[in-house]
Amino acid sequence: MTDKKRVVIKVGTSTLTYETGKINLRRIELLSQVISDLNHSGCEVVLVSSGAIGVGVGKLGFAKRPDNTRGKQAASAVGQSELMSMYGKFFAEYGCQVAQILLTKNVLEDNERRTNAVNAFRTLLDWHVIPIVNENDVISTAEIEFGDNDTLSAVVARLIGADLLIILSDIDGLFDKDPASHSDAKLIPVVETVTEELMQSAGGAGSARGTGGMVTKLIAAKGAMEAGVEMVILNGRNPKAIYDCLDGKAVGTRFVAKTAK
Ligand SMILES: Nc1ncnc2c1ncn2[C@@H]1O[C@H](COP(=O)(O)OP(=O)(O)O)[C@@H](O)[C@H]1O
Ligand SMILES: N[C@@H](CCC(=O)OP(=O)(O)O)C(=O)O
Repeated sequence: MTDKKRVVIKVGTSTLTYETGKINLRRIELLSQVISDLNHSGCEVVLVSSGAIGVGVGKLGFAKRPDNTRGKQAASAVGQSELMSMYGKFFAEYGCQVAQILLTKNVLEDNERRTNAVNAFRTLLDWHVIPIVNENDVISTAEIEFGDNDTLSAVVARLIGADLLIILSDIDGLFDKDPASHSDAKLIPVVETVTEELMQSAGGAGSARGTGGMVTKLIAAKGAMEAGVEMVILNGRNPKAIYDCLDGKAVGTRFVAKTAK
């Protein structure tokens, strides 16, 4: 089906949840189905999934995210287990097993911990298990946090030597200006270099459930491209677009890798 053997797929909170804060079951099921199908075809997929805080907030019945760090950390602890239980259920329906990997930045900066993480990823992939990664929000503080899973997904892509990083967003791709405030914004299909001008055109999150917006996606793109990993931003509304992307069709925004891996 594809020459992309190892793929990292990142999905954001706004794709996984409704505005009510509850899990979008149809999305999560479709996403699980597509990833399981890729797994069956021999493709190695790592899923980087946000949503722990958002799902926790929904489960606790809060009207909005807590403002303080400890509240977000506690909400994440509630939501992460709920999220994994949903993934476990849906992936099992399609014959796949999942594993939870929670990372912090300092794990990757320490050689021994980094090697342990790489070994765990490799072993899980050899066993055809789908690793599902999130930041370990409960122990993440200002010094050790990634803060956003866009950056984390690019780090994971480099760590496991991925061929492709797909970021599923609540929008079709990168536009020449923020479509939330410019009705004439146009989709940019291919990016060869993340220029300063592009960075300036990128705005923040588009909803109360998203963090980072396009800024963190462009930072992720830079890291991926420099490491020889192609990156594509796709709309997560339709997880089946992942097939088109892997078939080489022009969907979303493609960031061309600078060097061979
Ligand atoms: N130049 C841009 N092109 C596309 N989207 C942009 C741009 N600048 C800001 N955005 C905003 O980024 C949002 C996507 O990021 P985010 O809110 O973090 O959600 P997600 O985690 O689902 O990707 C879009 O909904 C959009 O409003
Ligand atoms: N670790 C946090 C995710 C932070 C994050 O990057 O969120 P998002 O912008 O939805 O990808 C969580 O699981 O809620």
